[in-house]
Amino acid sequence: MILTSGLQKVFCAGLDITEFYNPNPDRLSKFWTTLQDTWLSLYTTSFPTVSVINGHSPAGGCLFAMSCDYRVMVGPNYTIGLNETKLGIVAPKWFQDTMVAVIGQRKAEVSLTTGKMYTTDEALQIGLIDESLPDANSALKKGTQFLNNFQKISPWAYKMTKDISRQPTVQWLIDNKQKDLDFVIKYMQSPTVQKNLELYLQSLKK
Ligand SMILES: CCCC/C=C/CC(=O)SCCNC(=O)CCNC(=O)[C@H](O)C(C)(C)COP(=O)(O)OP(=O)(O)OC[C@H]1O[C@@H](n2cnc3c(N)ncnc32)[C@H](O)[C@@H]1OP(=O)(O)O
Repeated sequence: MILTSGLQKVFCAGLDITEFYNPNPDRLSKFWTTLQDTWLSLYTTSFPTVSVINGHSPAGGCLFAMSCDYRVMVGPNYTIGLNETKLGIVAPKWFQDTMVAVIGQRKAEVSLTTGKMYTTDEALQIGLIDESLPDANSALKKGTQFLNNFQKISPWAYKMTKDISRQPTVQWLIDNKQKDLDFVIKYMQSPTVQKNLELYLQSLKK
């Protein structure tokens, strides 16, 4: 499966920030549970996945890209990263662990604490993406080539290997779904967090 965008310059703008601003707890609860379940499904697919990142990919967009097996990004003008601290919010543990699995503990910690958005070249250098291509068509071709490798791999061997590799992060979320949700609901009711989100939303308006 290839995950890509039909938009001109945005792969995925991340989660809808307006869902976190002055949230209704019931609605936020459904929103977050849906996100948890969607991520669990994507991170544990029984088939190979590639993200063809053909535009900017902040926060939740970066999470979805990192959850695929392989990342091909169109360069040089787009950016990718977990920028939550720039919004004055915290990337939950499973977002952070997904990044650690891709680029390692040290680089992930620097990336997460600074909320850095990496250019395609920078992302390639730290291993956040696997390949950089100059245009969307060649990126799609590369992504398809990666998937073709699996014609010669046993689906069972593929799935078992991926499960072993991803199990700690997956199991943590399965075991802590409610705790993770409670944290988000409580955290989003903090006046400081709400002020930060208000300022960030204002900064996005043109
Ligand atoms: C413990 C809790 C953890 C919660 C975790 C959250 C993870 C997240 O995913 S938070 C979301 C982080 N996303 C961002 O920071 C992206 C912000 N957006 C941008 O940087 C840019 O919009 C863009 C680079 C993606 C695209 O730039 P472009 O110039 O094409 O688009 P704009 O004209 O700036 O945006 C159009 C329009 O959309 C609004 N908007 C953009 N992104 C979001 C978003 N993620 N949520 C809600 N609204 C968004 C933006 O304000 C504009 O609105 P108006 O048309 O009303 O001006």
